[in-house]
Amino acid sequence: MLRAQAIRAIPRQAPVAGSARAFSRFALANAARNARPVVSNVPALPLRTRFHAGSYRCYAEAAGKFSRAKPHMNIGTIGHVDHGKTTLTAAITKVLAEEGGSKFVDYNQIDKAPEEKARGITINSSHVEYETASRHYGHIDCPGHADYIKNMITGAAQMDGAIIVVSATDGQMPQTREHLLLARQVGIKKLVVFINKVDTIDDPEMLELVEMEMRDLLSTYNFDGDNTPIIMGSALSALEDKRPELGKEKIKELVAACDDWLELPPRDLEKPFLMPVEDVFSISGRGTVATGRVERGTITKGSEVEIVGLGSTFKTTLTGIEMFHKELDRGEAGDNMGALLRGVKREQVRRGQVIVAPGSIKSVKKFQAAVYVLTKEEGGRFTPFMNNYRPQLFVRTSDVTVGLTFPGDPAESADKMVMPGDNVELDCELVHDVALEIGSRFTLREGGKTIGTGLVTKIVE
Ligand SMILES: Nc1nc2c(ncn2[C@@H]2O[C@H](COP(=O)(O)OP(=O)(O)OP(=O)(O)O)[C@@H](O)[C@H]2O)c(=O)[nH]1
Ligand SMILES: [Mg+2]
Repeated sequence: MLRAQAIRAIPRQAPVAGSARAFSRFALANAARNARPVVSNVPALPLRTRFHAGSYRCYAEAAGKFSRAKPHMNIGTIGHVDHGKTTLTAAITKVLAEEGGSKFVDYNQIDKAPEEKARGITINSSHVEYETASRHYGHIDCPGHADYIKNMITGAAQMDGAIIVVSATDGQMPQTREHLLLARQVGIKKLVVFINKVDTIDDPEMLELVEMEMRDLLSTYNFDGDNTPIIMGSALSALEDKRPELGKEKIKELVAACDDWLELPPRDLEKPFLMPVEDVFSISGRGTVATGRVERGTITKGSEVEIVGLGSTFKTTLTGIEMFHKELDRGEAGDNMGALLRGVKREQVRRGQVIVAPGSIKSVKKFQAAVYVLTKEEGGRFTPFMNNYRPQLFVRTSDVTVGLTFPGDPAESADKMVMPGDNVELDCELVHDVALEIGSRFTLREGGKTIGTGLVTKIVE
C-alpha cells in the first residue's frame, strides 16, 4: 500500500507548452493503449523500477513519520538459517529507537511477516525502516531461505546493499554462500558482515578464524574481502540490554559501517537512457514515432539514440519528443513518451526493441539465468519440466521463445528435471536477440500463464 501510494506521489514532469504541431494521432492511440493491458495477466513492471523512480522522495511523501530529507537506501539481512537475522533486525530498530531514528519493532512483529503477493509470487518478508544521521533505510528480513531466494530472483523486495549475518558458533554455512552468490548476481556491490552470537564464544582465535574465512569467501564471490567491514557482536545482547560492549555498541558500529561502506544506488534518472518500444506509428510529413514508457535515464531532443534488438541494431537521431499531445525538449524515467526518429522507416522499428543511449546495452541471444519456477499454488505448472523446455520469455515489451537447458554436460542432463517451487541456474537461448544485461529480470510464460521468473546472471552472446 505504502509502495503504491509512493509511486503515485512521484510528481510528473510538467509538460512545457507545445510547439507548432503535436503528433496528435499517436497521442490518441497512446492514451487508448495505456488503458488496455497488452497481455492481460503479464506481471506488472518490476516493482524495483517503479519504486526507484523517485528514490527517497517516495518515502518523503508517503509516510511522513521521520524527516525524509535524507537519501533512502534499501538493505536487508541475509545469511544462513538461525544465524540471527531477525534478532539483528529487531536489535537495530531498538538501538536506533533510543536515538529517535526508529520505532522499535520487536522480534515477533518481524517474524510474523505478512505474505506479500508480488507478481503472483508469494513472498514472506518483513519491511522495517529506520534512520541514521545520514540516511533513511528500508530494511528487509525474510523468514526463510526459500523467501530470500524468491525475493532476490524476482526482485520483489529489492536490496541495494545487505548485512550478511554469520553465527560465530557455526561460521559460514551453505546458505551463507548461496546468499552471497545471489547478492552478487542481483548487483549488490558491497556488503557489511555481522558476526553474531559472540556472547557464546570465549576463544578469540575462533572469532579470528570466522573472520578470515569470511574475508576469503567474500573475495571468492568478487566482493572486496580485504576492506569489507566485519563487526563482531551479539544481536541478542543488544535486544536484551545486556553486555553493551557486545550489544548496543556493536549495533552502533554496524550501522555506522552501513552508512560509510554501502553505496547509495544510482537513481534511475542518473542511468543511461532506455525506453522499451511499445508501439510504432508513421505520421505523414513527420516520420516514424515510437512510443513507450521511459524505464531509466533522461533524453533531450536532438540526441543520438540506438535502437536495439530483434535482429537489427542501428543509430538514429531523436528529432522530437511528445507527451500528452505536447512537444517537449526532454523526457525522463517514468514518462510515457513518443519519440520521433529521423530517417527511420516504420518497418525498421518494432515493439520489443528498446531505444537507448548508444552503446549502453547489447542485444543478446544466449545467456545464463537464475530462474524461480512457480508452484501450482502460485499459478504455475503442476508438473516438472525437463531439459530443452521452450516457454515464452517476456522482458519489457518483448516476448520471445526461449530454449532452456541445464548447464554442463548434455549427456547428464537427459533425465534432470525442474520441479515447481525450485530455483535453478539455466542456459537460455532465445530465437530472436533482445536487449539484455546482467541483472535484467524476465518472466516465463506458457499457455497464457506465468510459470517462472528469472534473472540474467551471465551474457554468453
Ligand atoms: N546467544 C545468542 N543467541 C542469539 C543471538 N542472536 C540470535 N540468537 C538466537 O538464535 C536463534 C535464531 O535467531 P533468529 O534471529 O531467529 O535467526 P534467523 O537468522 O532470523 O533465522 P531464520 O529466519 O529462521 O533463518 C534464536 O533463538 C535467537 O534467540 C546472539 O547474539 N546470541
Ligand atoms: Mg528470521
